[in-house]
Amino acid sequence: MKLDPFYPIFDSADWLERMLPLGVKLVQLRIKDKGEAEIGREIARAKLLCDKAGCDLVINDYWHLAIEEGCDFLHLGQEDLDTADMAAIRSAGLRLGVSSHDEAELERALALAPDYIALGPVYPTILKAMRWDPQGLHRLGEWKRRLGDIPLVGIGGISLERAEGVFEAGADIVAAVTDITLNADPEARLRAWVAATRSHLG
Ligand SMILES: Cc1ncc(COP(=O)(O)OP(=O)(O)O)c(N)n1
Ligand SMILES: Cc1nc(C(=O)O)sc1CCOP(=O)(O)O
Ligand SMILES: [Mg+2]
Repeated sequence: MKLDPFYPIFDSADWLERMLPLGVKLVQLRIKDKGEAEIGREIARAKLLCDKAGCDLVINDYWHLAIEEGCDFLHLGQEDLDTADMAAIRSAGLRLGVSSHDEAELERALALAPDYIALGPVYPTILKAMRWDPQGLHRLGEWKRRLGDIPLVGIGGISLERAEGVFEAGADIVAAVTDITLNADPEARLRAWVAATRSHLG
């Protein structure tokens, strides 16, 4: 089924509880600073919330917990791929999104025939230190030509004001973190994102 064009990323089930009622239909749970037992509980709660809201939930990094909790969508970066058990992931029926930042990573992602491929950072990001310079909008066009029917996710430094340009450059889906979570009024910002991205539902 077609993925929603707006893809916010949050680091707790509490954020999902606040944001899902506002119209989020695709969301990633990306937790970096907790132990596995706690992350398992967060995933279980996020799954309940997403099932209730009819929202696709993507679990970042923790493929074994995603399998244990009966989730159906996973995001893996290139380093995650080094240690992930792809056979277990496939046999659990998990859908897969993969990060890419350069040509070699794109080739590796394409070989997995994933459900989307992300390109980043499109713009400078303050969320985490990255060893890649910003890709720029032109790179999204290159990637889209290479991906064909595989949805392309743009990520990194994308604000609401930049989102339309990211779609125009070739992204099918736009991901955002700090533009929402660091906004003085995250609910209002998220509502504005939902409204602004409806025209890309397709
Ligand atoms: C949609 C999306 N794109 C890229 C990433 C980054 O994944 P990764 O490179 O594994 O880095 P971490 O997010 O794990 O720090 C993502 N999470 N989501
Ligand atoms: C988690 C992540 N991955 C990226 C990549 O390029 O792979 S950029 C990024 C951070 C996205 O956060 P923000 O929208 O606040 O810039
Ligand atoms: Mg990762």
